[in-house]
Amino acid sequence: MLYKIRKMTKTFKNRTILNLEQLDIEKGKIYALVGANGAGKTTLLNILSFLDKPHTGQLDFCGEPVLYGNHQLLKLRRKVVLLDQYPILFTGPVWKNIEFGLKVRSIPRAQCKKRVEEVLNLVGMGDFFHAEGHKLSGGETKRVALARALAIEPEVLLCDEPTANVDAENQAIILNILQQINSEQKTSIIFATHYLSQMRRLASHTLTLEHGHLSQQKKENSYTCTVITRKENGLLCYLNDAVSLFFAGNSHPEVEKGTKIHIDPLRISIGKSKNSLAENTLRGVVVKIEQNNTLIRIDMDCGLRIRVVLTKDEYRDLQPQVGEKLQIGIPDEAIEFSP
Ligand SMILES: Nc1ncnc2c1ncn2[C@@H]1O[C@H](COP(=O)(O)OP(=O)(O)OP(=O)(O)O)[C@@H](O)[C@H]1O
Repeated sequence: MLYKIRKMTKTFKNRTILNLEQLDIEKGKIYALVGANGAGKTTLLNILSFLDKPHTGQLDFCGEPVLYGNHQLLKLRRKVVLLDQYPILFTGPVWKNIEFGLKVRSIPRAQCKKRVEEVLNLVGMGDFFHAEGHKLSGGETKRVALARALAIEPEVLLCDEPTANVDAENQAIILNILQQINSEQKTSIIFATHYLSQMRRLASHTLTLEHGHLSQQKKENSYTCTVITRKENGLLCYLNDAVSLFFAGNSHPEVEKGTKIHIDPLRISIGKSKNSLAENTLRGVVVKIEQNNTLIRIDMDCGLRIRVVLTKDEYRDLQPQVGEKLQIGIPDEAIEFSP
């Protein structure tokens, strides 16, 4: 396990900002951290990057308790890098900004130069080697800051809204890089975002914070597999004797009658017509719409009550009405089984 958190709180001026009962974060995965403004995302990232410490509770990193002594913190901070929401580059050329972290790690000069070139090329900023760091645009600054973070080859990359203040083209570049370093270098990534589309595209796991608490969103759609039919090309599961979902392939040998199935409401797509990309689609009627902070919860009756969560923008585009018939799409990534 990469991080293990138990009964952790963080308080500012008697106000509890974070209150996490239990959280386990696995190595080598991409986690999205979502939640409204002020939910505690940055506070949690600061704790995970060892730049801040919790007031109570336990944090383990790679199986060892974090003790918050200076010597231990220095060692941990070499493995974990936080890319700030609004990174600052210091005065001087781009290459010096990136070289800094390598120099403090006593990497030989020639190796430093090679590494700076490599990471600048990786983020598509190879031509900016000699450019003045503090004169770059917002999107360029973010990419150079990402290069600076990657130069030291961290085990964990934490990103606070990696695409804030960045145009669409640069957003796509940054998201591609995150995906690439996770799949090629197995870097664990946790990124805070306000975009569910980014979460759906990049992350295999989602952590939702509401007023400093982890929301059990997945548990809002929990069902029991009542009938399982194994077919040559996959598995057909009936949920609560009401609707069936099909899982292609034979990757779910553990699933049997009585297994619980959770469907992440943040990953379900909803629309007027069928989503041809989702593995399973169901037709249903909107029975309830509820707003909670920046997220909108829509309860659908598809023969089974299924909750879908949308952002305000997605809600505005769709304008669903109670009583309206809509299609929902359930991708495989939205599904989790538990005994
Ligand atoms: N140093 C501090 N002193 C006092 N309050 C703080 C401090 N840092 C954060 N807070 C408060 O803690 C709460 C959580 O802040 P945090 O920045 O973690 O939220 P967030 O989820 O990252 O928000 P956003 O999406 O707006 O970036 C906010 O109410 C904020 O005002």
